[in-house]
Order: sequence, then C-alpha cells, then structure tokens
Amino acid sequence: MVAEIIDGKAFAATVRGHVADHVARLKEEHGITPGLAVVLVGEDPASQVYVRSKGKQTVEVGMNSYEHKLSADTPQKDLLDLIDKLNNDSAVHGILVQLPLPRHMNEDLVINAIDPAKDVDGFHISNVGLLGTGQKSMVPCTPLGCLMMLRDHHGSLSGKDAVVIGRSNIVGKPMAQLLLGDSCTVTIAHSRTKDLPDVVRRADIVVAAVGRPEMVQGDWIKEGATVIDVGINRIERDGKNVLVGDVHYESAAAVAGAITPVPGGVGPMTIACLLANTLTACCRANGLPEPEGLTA
Ligand SMILES: Nc1nc(=O)c2c([nH]1)NC[C@@H]1CN(c3ccc(C(=O)N[C@@H](CCC(=O)O)C(=O)O)cc3)C=[N+]21
Repeated sequence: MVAEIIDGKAFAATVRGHVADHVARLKEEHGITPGLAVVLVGEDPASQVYVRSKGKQTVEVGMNSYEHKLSADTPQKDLLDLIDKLNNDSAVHGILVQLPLPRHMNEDLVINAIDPAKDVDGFHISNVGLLGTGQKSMVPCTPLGCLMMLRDHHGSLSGKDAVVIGRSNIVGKPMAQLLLGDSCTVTIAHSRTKDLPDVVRRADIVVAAVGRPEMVQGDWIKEGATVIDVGINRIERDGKNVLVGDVHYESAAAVAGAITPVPGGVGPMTIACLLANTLTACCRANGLPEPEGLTA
C-alpha cells in the first residue's frame, strides 16, 4: 500500500479562504473587523518566525493583527498588565501568548489571566473544562486542525480505534477529548506505555505528538491506518538542517492508508485554526452566528 498524502498546506489555504470570506461579510454587513493580539516575550528565533508568519496570515484574511514584543527580562506583572489591557480592548477578539515563556514566569498563571472568551489557544482552564464536558469552548488549534483533516478524510470517525501518542495539555489531552467527542475509542499512550508498538498496531487512527524525531516506525502501523504527525523536529542530517516529524515517514507511508507530511501537514493547519478561532471568538463576542465547519 502507498499512503495517500494528506496535504495540510493546501487544506490550510482552503480553511483560510473560508475565514477570509466570513471576515469580508462581517465587515460588509456589520462593520466589524476581527482582531488578533499575539504576545511574544523574549527573542527566541524560532518563535519570532512563527509570530511573523501568524501576523502575515492574519492580515491576509482581512483581520487586524496586533503584535506585542516584550524583552525576555520583562517582569511578570507587566505581562499581566498587558493581558488585562487586551482583555478590555473591544478591538481585540483573540489573544495568544506565545509559549514557552521565560523561566521566571508562571505559565499557568499567565494563561489563566486571559479572558477565556478571547483565549484562541484554548489553554485557559475554563476552556479545558468546557471541552472535557462537551460544552462550547475555544479548542486548541493543533488538535482542531488534526480533527478537521481526519473528518475531511474519513467523513465519520465513529467507532474507530484512535491512539494518541503524547499526553501534553497542548496536544495529546485535548486531541483525545476531540476524538472521544467524535465517538472514537481512544487510547492515550506515552513514554511509560508498555509495548507501545503493539498498542499503536491496534489503531485505525494514530496521532503522534511526542516530540521525538522519527520515533514511530512503519512496522508499528496497521495496514491502511491514518497517521497524523504532529511532530516538528529540527535535526541535522548529512550536514544539513532538516525538519522531521515524530513518525518515520518513509516506512510509515509504505503501510498507512493516509499520512500527513512534515513540513506541510499539521503545522499550517495550526495557524489556519488560530485564525478560525479568532473569527469564532469575534462572532460570539458580537452575538452573531458562528462560521460553519471551523469549530469542533
Ligand atoms: N501559545 C502558543 N500557541 C501556539 O500555537 C504555539 C506556541 N505558543 N508556541 C510555538 C508553537 C509552534 N507552533 C507552530 C505553528 C505552525 C507551524 C508551521 O506552520 N510549520 C510549518 C513549517 C515550519 C518551518 O518550516 O519551520 C510546517 O509544519 O509545514 C509550526 C509550529 C505554534 N505554537
């Protein structure tokens, strides 16, 4: 079997197109322009690249982008004051504080200072609780993007065996909740799981989010399974810097039914879902109907 490649880059462009259409209508019919504020603390070069890319795509879909760059030694109090200002700014519908934060800051405290209605990352404890109980919430962008690709590929996910490898609050846990919400039988595997290859071999759907380059091997994959690779690992190969996922792509693509590449898979969908969440937050804030197909 040669796997179908799930083209996240193309899918993300389609999602951004839907977002742009809806944004244009909001402007025309209601005079509202959604706004996204992105806060970056410190000068991490990779983070700067992501933030620039987010800002560019935000403007491309017709939204307002507000970037706030703070130096690495900014007191936590100053960041909390900025968040408070953004919470009370009616032009800002979404707030994203780029993670990780410098070590002198308490990430949980900072994230939970964001108005849950503007928490487009879906990391606030209120949104985590709402998702876990099946209530309307803001859903974390990476798992939402994975869910959109899976629904697009399979139609219904009902009854499928899904194995999520990784138990982070950002990807693994919310991914498991979303799959459960779509009636999958869900297993969350992690670094202490016994016989991980055997657990993965049961899966119709594998979501790899462990942060270990090429850990998931082709002979762990059931024939015809769908493989979603969340990993983005920069490694050196033959003297060159290359980007690889958490899945050994070549061997997995030889047995899987469908697979997402890295780059060009989950990554672009994450940013598209950030824009979708900002639009959703804007519609909710104004009591307007939400876009269809862009939420969980
Ligand atoms: N509060 C917060 N929310 C985030 O969503 C968040 C964050 N902090 N901190 C950093 C990570 C990282 N992240 C990525 C988004 C898109 C790509 C992406 O589009 N990647 C491209 C290519 C990347 C490349 O070439 O370097 C791809 O996979 O095809 C990658 C990584 C969001 N993050």
